[in-house]
Amino acid sequence: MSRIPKFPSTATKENKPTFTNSRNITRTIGNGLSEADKKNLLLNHTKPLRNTSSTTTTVAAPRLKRSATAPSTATVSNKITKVEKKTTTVAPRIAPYDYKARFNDLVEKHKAIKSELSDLKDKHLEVSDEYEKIKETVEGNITERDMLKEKLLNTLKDLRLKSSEYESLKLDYEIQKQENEELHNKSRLLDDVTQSLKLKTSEFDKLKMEFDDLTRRHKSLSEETEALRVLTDHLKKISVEYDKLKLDHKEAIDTITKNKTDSEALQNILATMYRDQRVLRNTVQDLKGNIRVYCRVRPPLESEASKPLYNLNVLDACSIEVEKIELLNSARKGKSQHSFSFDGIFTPHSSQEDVFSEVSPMVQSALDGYNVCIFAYGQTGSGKTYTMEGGCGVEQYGIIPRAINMIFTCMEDLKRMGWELNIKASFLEIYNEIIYDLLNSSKEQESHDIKMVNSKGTDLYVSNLKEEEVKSTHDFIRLLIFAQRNRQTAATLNNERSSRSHSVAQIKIAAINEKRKEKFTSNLNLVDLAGSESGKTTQRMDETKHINRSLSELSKVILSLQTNQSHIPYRNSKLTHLLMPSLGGNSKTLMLVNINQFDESFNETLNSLRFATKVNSCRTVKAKKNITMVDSL
Ligand SMILES: Nc1ncnc2c1ncn2[C@@H]1O[C@H](COP(=O)(O)OP(=O)(O)OP(=O)(O)O)[C@@H](O)[C@H]1O
Repeated sequence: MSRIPKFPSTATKENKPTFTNSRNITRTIGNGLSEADKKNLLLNHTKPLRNTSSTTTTVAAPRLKRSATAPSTATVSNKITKVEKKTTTVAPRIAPYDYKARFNDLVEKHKAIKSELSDLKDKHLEVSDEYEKIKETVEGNITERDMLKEKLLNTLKDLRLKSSEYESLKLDYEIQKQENEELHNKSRLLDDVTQSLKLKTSEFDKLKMEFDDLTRRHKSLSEETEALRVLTDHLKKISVEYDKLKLDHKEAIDTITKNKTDSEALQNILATMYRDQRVLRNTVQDLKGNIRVYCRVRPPLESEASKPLYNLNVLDACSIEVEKIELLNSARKGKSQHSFSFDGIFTPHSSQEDVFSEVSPMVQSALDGYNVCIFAYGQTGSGKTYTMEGGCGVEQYGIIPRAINMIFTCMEDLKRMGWELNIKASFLEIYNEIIYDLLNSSKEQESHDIKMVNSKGTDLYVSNLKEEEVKSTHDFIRLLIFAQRNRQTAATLNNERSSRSHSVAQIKIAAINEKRKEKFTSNLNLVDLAGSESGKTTQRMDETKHINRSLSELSKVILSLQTNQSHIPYRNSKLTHLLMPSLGGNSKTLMLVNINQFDESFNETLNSLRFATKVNSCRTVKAKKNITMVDSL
């Protein structure tokens, strides 16, 4: 658009270049010059030649000037200039009278002008084309301008509309802004109010809590006041009673002081009496003998009712007579009659309690500080385990559970006299001269050796043997059951092992009396010996050898003690070695020989009774108790 020459919008036909005129001029020249031109020509040609050129230049000049106004016609103007230059060529001077020359000159000029005209025509055509193009462009521009104008008008209209809308919106905005500010102010005010309300609420809550607390306290205070009032009334009554009691108390204190003195005196008497009683008990024991033997005859069981029995006569409390009539066809035909005397006889009707009433002084001796050994001897099935351990139920309890029960019962009396007792228990089994710990249930048993506690050799212990402290009879029974189970398990693994092993329950008593500065330790060994009968099979031969050896060593030890030998062969068997402290001088021994009344067992019964008689004839030296005076406990 910018390259299109600008014409004033008000351009009219008059303002356009008058090219039509030039066409006319050409035509005129072709036909001959117009009158005016002719005149001019004549005038010019009659004038000196110097002016001619200037005249022609003057004629062309206004046309060129006009065309110069349109930059798009620059080429045209250049061409015109060339023509002009041609026309301005200096012609040879022609004499005024030479008309012919002049005419020729004029013809020449005419020709030149004609060619110039033809050039101009071409130019005119070119310019016309360009004009047409420009015109089209201008018209297009005008249309565009009009469209733009219309658009502008529309835009202006829109703008006006928008402006009015804007104005109304601006107004609305202002109103909104004002309202907003008002609302903002109100909101701020509301925030302040809310804040203060919150403060008030929290203060209210606090006050309410305080009020509730105060109410509660008030209520509890009221209750306390009421209780205090009741208490005061009660206290008043108590005060009266207290005064009365105070008097009684004073009297009681006097009485207690008197009683305390009496009690101390009585306690001293009691201690002296206890000591005397102990001495007396021991004297009786000594008189009875430190090795005492009892015989117990077990009754046949229901299942054994059909078994033939030999004759057994209880001659008196201490003697029995066994009698067997041998069949006439037997090798030893005739009557076999034997009488035996012991410290006591328990018939098939004697209860466990009857047995224990005779055994209890031995347990008492252990509580008095003596080493005691109670063992049951006899053939298999003669009632040794029943006598020592017993059956089910308290009634059936044997010597071992009754002994521990007695220890714990006496412990209470001893405590009252200032004695503190510590009881420990261990359970072992000697099978084929090997010691087994019955409180150790693991299959892998450690080796157990009998060792001396001190160089004097008065006390012994078994290495790696579990020793459990017992605080009650119940504790002990639990351990006893555990040991029984262990023995039974071993018996299952090794057929009839329980009958072929010695079972020992050891109870160690450690007593201390801080008041009297006295202490003692004693051992109570409760032994269930292996069945004394000889083995009937080769399989049992090894066991029998060991049993017989240990039982014979036991009788040897007893005999050596009886005859006051300087050397007592305790160490020849595990059993005698273990029982050494309970068999020697500082000990009391009680043997229960168990027999049954079956005809088939007559010979074994005789053996047992003979062995027991041998033991019974043994009287050890007077037993010494282990009690010692201690300087500092
Ligand atoms: N005085 C008794 N009154 C009632 N039953 C008894 C008596 N003595 C033993 N018995 C019963 O006789 C059976 C054999 O007794 P026990 O097992 O005590 O004999 P044992 O000599 O220990 O035998 P083993 O050497 O095989 O251990 C048991 O059933 C036991 O309950």
